[in-house]
Amino acid sequence: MSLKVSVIGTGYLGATHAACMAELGFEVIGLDIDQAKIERLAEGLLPFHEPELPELLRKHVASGRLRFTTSYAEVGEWADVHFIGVGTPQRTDGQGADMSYVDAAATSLARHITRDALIVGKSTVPVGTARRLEALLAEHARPGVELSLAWNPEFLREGFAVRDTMTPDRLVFGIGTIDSEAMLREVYATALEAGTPVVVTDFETSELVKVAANAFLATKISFINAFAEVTETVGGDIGTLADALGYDARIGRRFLNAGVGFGGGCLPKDIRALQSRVSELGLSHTMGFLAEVDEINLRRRDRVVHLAEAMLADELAGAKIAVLGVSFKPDSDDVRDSPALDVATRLFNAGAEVAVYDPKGNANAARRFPRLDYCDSLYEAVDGASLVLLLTEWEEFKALQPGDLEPLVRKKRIIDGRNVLDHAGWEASGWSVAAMGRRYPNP
Ligand SMILES: NC(=O)c1ccc[n+]([C@@H]2O[C@H](COP(=O)([O-])OP(=O)(O)OC[C@H]3O[C@@H](n4cnc5c(N)ncnc54)[C@H](O)[C@@H]3O)[C@@H](O)[C@H]2O)c1
Ligand SMILES: O=c1ccn([C@@H]2O[C@H](COP(=O)(O)OP(=O)(O)O[C@H]3O[C@H](CO)[C@@H](O)[C@H](O)[C@H]3O)[C@@H](O)[C@H]2O)c(=O)[nH]1
Repeated sequence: MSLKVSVIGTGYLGATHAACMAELGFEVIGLDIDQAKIERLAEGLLPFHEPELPELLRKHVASGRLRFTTSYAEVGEWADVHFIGVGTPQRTDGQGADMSYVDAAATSLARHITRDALIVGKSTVPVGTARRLEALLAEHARPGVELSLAWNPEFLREGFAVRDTMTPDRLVFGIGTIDSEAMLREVYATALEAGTPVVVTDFETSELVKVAANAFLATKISFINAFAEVTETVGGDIGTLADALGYDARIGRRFLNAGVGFGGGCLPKDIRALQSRVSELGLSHTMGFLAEVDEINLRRRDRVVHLAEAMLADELAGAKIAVLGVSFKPDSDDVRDSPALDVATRLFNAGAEVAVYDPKGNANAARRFPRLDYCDSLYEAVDGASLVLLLTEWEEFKALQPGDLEPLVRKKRIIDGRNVLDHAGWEASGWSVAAMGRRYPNP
């Protein structure tokens, strides 16, 4: 008989995982403490934007294979395997991860599970967490119930979440005191049969793989952005530099796009949590470079603000600035630690009138920062603007031509924060163009 699966936490990770587990043929219950979110999901409605996921959700809610609940008692007596995918955000009082949601989820599961079951951690956690949770589960388990724990970090990217879950680059199984490899292989049989590499290892390695991957990706982005700072002074073309580097197969071209930098609910908080964790372990010297990675990244946002100030000079107060893109990356409505939203709010605080348009991110941004002027279209945002900022590379922005904006803008000035436009072409049309890794003014 097919395994019954529960997924605890139905945010970006958990909702995707639950729908994909249903697509793989399992019966699934998604659980969250957010009643409103669960009500929406139970109607087959996704509370966030993620390509391909609405269709999967609708299909499996309609078939009854995927259900949603807020009741730990319901999943505790029903599922064979419980995935934990709750949030591990940056603590408000420091750099480390807030583990209260993971701890609460594990404790609630242990108290409500009525028969032997496997609990699988998917959240991104500081090394040592799984070992600690094993003890927590044993402490709160019902008498006679054996709970095994495995760690199975998730590597999906927002915008590609379904594809990354259905066909992952690799699977990592961190195995604890009770051997759970066979059950994990059953859960992931489809991917394994398709040849997905699997790394079976201990808890510590599995936890570290995840944060090491994100630290590496963040470092790669800041590496190219550090060179962007150099070309901004000496000249040179940062895109060509990245292309030339990328031809070296040992380096590779991906994650070498200079721009306004990385944001989102993962890379920034994960490099900070890693520094915090190694510091607790007395090893802060090992990850000191990540402080630089973070600083280089944040300086990119300063650069865009300074460019806007330079381009508008004494006109900034009261000038209309159009900000195109507010989500942290295209194909997502996620504005957590979004470089675009950060820049937009800083320019607003400096006295500009900021008009924002994002194909999907406006509502989330408006909840966090309601005072910006959120527009229904790109054309409404740029109408009367003295400066246009392109900060998230949605396809519709990449396709822009100078003639699309010229009838509307007050001044032909643009900052390409993602280096996706043909700068020479825009300049030939009379635009003043600033971009990342490029001297401004361009001699
Ligand atoms: N978003 C991604 O692309 C991604 C990818 C890989 C890993 N991760 C990791 O996955 C974890 C979740 O990230 P996310 O982006 O999905 O976060 P999220 O904030 O979108 O979702 C977390 C969900 O957990 C719920 N929750 C909190 N406490 C709970 C509890 N005690 N019981 C049940 N539900 C509870 C929240 O209500 C929320 O819906 C994090 O550790 C993150 O680092 C995220
Ligand atoms: O060359 C690049 C590539 C990305 N970015 C920015 O980096 C951020 C993160 O992008 P990406 O990694 O694609 O998005 P996430 O959905 O945050 O995914 C990361 O974080 C997830 C959560 O841990 C992991 O599962 C993924 O493997 C990891 O890529 C975004 O702001 C991008 O704009 C750049 O500035 N330059």
